[in-house]
Amino acid sequence: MEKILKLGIPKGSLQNATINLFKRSGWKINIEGRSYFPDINDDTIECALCRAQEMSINVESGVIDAGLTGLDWIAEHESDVHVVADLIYSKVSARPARWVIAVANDSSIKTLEDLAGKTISTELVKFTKRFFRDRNIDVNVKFSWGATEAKIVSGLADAIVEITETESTIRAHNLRVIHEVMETNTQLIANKTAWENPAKREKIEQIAMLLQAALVADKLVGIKMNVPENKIARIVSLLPSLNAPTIATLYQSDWFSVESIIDTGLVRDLIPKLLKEGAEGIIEYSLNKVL
Ligand SMILES: Nc1ncnc2c1ncn2[C@@H]1O[C@H](COP(=O)(O)OP(=O)(O)OP(=O)(O)O)[C@@H](O)[C@H]1O
Ligand SMILES: O=P(O)(O)OC[C@H]1O[C@H](OP(=O)(O)OP(=O)(O)O)[C@H](O)[C@@H]1O
Ligand SMILES: [Mg+2]
Repeated sequence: MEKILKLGIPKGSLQNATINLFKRSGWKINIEGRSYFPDINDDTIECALCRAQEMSINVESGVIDAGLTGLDWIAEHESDVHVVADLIYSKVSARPARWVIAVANDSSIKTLEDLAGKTISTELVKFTKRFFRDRNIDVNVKFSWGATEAKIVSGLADAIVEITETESTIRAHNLRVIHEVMETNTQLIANKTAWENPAKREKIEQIAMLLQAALVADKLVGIKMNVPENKIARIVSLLPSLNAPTIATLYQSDWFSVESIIDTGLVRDLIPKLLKEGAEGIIEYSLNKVL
């Protein structure tokens, strides 16, 4: 039985974020020159670069065993694949992105119904047609090869269905969002036959577990400090923690070492409070994986 896992890495928007995530998870993917088959430091995996738009088609057909792509393109093709893991990251952030309907800021279009009879430009044609058909709104959906926001400005479309992450492209073209049609994030998907192959399944599960562990670790930091005995109760009460904080005694002293794992976003407010309440020698460190 075939044991080598053929793994699709998304070429394009998700490529750098995905390769960085694999690096933090323990796999080095090396894209050199013009080859679409990058090296990976794991003899049981063969990597292939594949456009996010067609990843789920290739996974469904078995050309590749597993791959990463956006939920949007899986939905577009209605692909029959096994979804192994939801991985919440996009091109520039660790958040989902959104597909929205947008119109010109000065357009009279305000609701979905106002779009009846109008022209909508999008890369996500089948999804958009289904979306409006389900709502009995008759629209003219035109395929866009990209730079879709420009099509409203140049008068080629009345509205667009387009992905946005930071909204900078929407703002740059003076557009207004009237509706969100889908939230999308990266997913690890597997071919259904490959998923039944024990060796391949074990490898896919290993990848899912470690990618998720690295994503969780991105949102957390470790914090460690020394605290005198008479301040320990107050300091511990200030610390949010995955579980309870770890407390150890310092050698031949009445001081304690206190260690905790906390949300990255809390650190900047917490450190001044800890110092004020008597903690000393505070160190903060980043984490590679949290399981
Ligand atoms: N900020 C983002 N912009 C565009 N796509 C994003 C973003 N974040 C995540 N994605 C995901 O990336 C995938 C599309 O990536 P892909 O590179 O194939 O298309 P693209 O960005 O339009 O490429 P290009 O424009 O370079 O041809 C989708 O699944 C989409 O959800
Ligand atoms: O909300 P933002 O952070 O601005 O990101 C969203 C933009 O990024 C993508 O463009 P891409 O670079 O893929 O260009 P394209 O339109 O030519 O495909 C997407 O199609 C949006 O235009
Ligand atoms: Mg694009």
